Amino acid sequence: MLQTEQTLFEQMRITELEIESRKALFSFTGADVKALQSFKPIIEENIDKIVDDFYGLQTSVSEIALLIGDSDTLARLRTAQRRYVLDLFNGVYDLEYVNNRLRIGLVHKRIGVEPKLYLSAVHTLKELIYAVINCSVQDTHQGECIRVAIDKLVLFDVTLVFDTYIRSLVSEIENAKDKAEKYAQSMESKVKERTQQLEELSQTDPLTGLLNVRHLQETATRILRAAQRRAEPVSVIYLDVDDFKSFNDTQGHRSGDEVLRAVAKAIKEITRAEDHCFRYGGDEFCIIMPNCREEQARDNFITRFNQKIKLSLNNISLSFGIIDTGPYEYEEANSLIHKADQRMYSYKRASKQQQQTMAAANDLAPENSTADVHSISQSQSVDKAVE
Ligand SMILES: Nc1nc2c(ncn2[C@@H]2O[C@H](COP(=O)(O)OP(=O)(O)OP(=O)(O)O)[C@@H](O)[C@H]2O)c(=O)[nH]1
Repeated sequence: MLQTEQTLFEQMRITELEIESRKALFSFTGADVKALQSFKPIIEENIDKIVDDFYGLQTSVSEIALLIGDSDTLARLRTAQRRYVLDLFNGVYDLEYVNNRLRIGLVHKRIGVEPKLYLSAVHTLKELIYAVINCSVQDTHQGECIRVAIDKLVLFDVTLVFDTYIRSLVSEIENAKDKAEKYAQSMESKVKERTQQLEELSQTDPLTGLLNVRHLQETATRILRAAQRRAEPVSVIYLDVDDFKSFNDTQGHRSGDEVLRAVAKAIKEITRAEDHCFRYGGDEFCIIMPNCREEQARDNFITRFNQKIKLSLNNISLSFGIIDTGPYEYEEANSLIHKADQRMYSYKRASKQQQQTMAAANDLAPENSTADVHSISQSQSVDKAVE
């Protein structure tokens, strides 16, 4: 149940029975009630002086004057204090009386009255009331009875004030604890999110958005182990842009970057979700394809890659090396990648020799020099290279 749906009594679990048991704790009896009631007329006569003297003394303490703050507040306090002093001698100490005392505890906590200031104010008030008793009651026994009764009632009040004061303090601490816990939780999830972002960033090549080489070997090993458990083949494709240095030199580094991005985009578009695509470094790329044979990689990936890349880049060519492993024997990750790289270089060498032969032939027969040495559709040559 919400706190705002409960009365102060309910929150404090104060019942008529509880009030009676508190009175019993201080031996506050019917005789005390009578003694206080008998003194009410004299208190009524002296009430203005008691309140004046009380606030005269209170405002002379700079800490208290600072808390009171302004004349309107002082006027309100004077009215409340007047009512309280009269209540003390009313003879009725019921739920309503208790409720007013409980509220005082809450207000004191809210405005920041420290217990020492509250207790010193109680002491001042008692002294002022004692002074009136001493002046007006000749019978020492009767005077003592009134003083004792006022002592018990004021102590009874103080316990109520302190109960709400402490309760309010505890809920303040719990609130602060809740806030601190929520803050810690939000920080924890922020740190988690940021760590994940950083982890992703540390795995990503900033130019192409592909995975960077840092985790290549670890990923390949993980994929190979999983494949081994399921007895599935794994393929590795190694790609390298041909004569990229001269492309950079003639077209500029920025155009070179565009080429690398276009190659990465084509790779991303045609690979499957389970494939892992890396920029190996410079103009070299590496793709690990779980559950895929060499022929499938060649037929599915290279053909489609060439078609795709042709749409965005028509003046570059790439060399590929493909290799698979499993499902009976498995290469180590390093050796598999190295072999794919070697196949790519073999293909590149063969391709370059072929181009040189064609260029020499063209030199001999210049009228036939229409061959585009940078043509991309070299899947036939790839086949040759990997066989
Ligand atoms: N634009 C651009 N160029 C890069 C980047 N990283 C490396 N390079 C360049 O890529 C070129 C790679 O050249 P090489 O390794 O000599 O290979 P190549 O010119 O492609 O020759 P082959 O591999 O034999 O076909 C070098 O000139 C590097 O400076 C990059 O992020 N952006």
